[in-house]
Amino acid sequence: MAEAIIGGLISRNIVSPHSITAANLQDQLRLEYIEETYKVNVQSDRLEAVKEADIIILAMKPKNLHDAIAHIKPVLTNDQLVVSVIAGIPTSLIEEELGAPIPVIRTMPNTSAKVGESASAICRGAYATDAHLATVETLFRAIGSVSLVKEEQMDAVTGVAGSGPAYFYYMIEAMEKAACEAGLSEEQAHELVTQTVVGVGKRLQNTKKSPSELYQEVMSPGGTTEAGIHTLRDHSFQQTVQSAVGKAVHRSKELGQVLSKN
Ligand SMILES: NC(=O)C1=CN([C@@H]2O[C@H](COP(=O)(O)OP(=O)(O)OC[C@H]3O[C@@H](n4cnc5c(N)ncnc54)[C@H](OP(=O)(O)O)[C@@H]3O)[C@@H](O)[C@H]2O)C=CC1
Ligand SMILES: O=C(O)[C@@H]1CCC=N1
Repeated sequence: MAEAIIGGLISRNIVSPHSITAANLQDQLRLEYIEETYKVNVQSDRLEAVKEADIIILAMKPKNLHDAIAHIKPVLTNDQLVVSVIAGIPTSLIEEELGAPIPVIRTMPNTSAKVGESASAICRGAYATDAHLATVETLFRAIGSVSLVKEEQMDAVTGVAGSGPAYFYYMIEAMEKAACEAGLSEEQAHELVTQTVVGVGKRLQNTKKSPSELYQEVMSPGGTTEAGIHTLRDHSFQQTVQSAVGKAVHRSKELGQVLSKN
């Protein structure tokens, strides 16, 4: 996710590569790849990276948060801003781990950040001001859209938009497989399915019609789409999708609860 943010920020020329420093836990090869690909600074000493920074973006897995904060805490000051992209983790928990009134902004971007098309949401913790929120909004606008939400809405955002790209890629994989089974080459399948998805996204952004109106527009009575949609309906496709999103939202809540208890 951090790579997607770096890629998005740089491709939009919002932040110069020289003002970004990437650090990780131990994967030196990965740091070298990031340095070479994005021409950003890399730092294998996390403390050095954090000391120099105005904004620290935490992009480790939830299970690594405790150790990550414990390590950098000694060099953090209240003048810095901590931004989290970590799923499920409330700002209150991060503030507690920090043990000081350091401003925290919680965000939930998605991997479409890499092409400047993330659907991100942000909210602020107890010590963050509107100015901090505005700073992060500006940064995240460089990687797509930004919704200001209440913190209690963040788990919903995570299940829908954070995880969202994966649901579509999963479906796209199935459509491409079906296309090949029906006689298209892998290349043809990929090109046709990709453009179909791009078209759907653009259409959604440019119409007031509901999704229901839009799929009905494609369906001719007794035609091909009806045959396909009826099969999806017979296999409870929409209930399955609703249940998948519901599970992801639940998992986001769970991630926060599990860490809060430890
Ligand atoms: N993937 C996605 O689509 C999205 C992910 N997120 C959130 O982003 C976070 C990262 O996910 P993702 O990018 O998929 O995971 P990755 O495993 O790809 O990246 C995690 C990174 O964290 C680094 N790391 C681990 N421990 C520490 C530490 N103590 N200090 C500094 N860096 C550390 C790892 O370094 P090393 O490799 O050296 O161990 C690695 O670079 C998660 O919290 C996730 O919830 C949010 C939105 C979308
Ligand atoms: O799967 C995850 O936990 C992360 C959060 C949102 C997308 N990926």
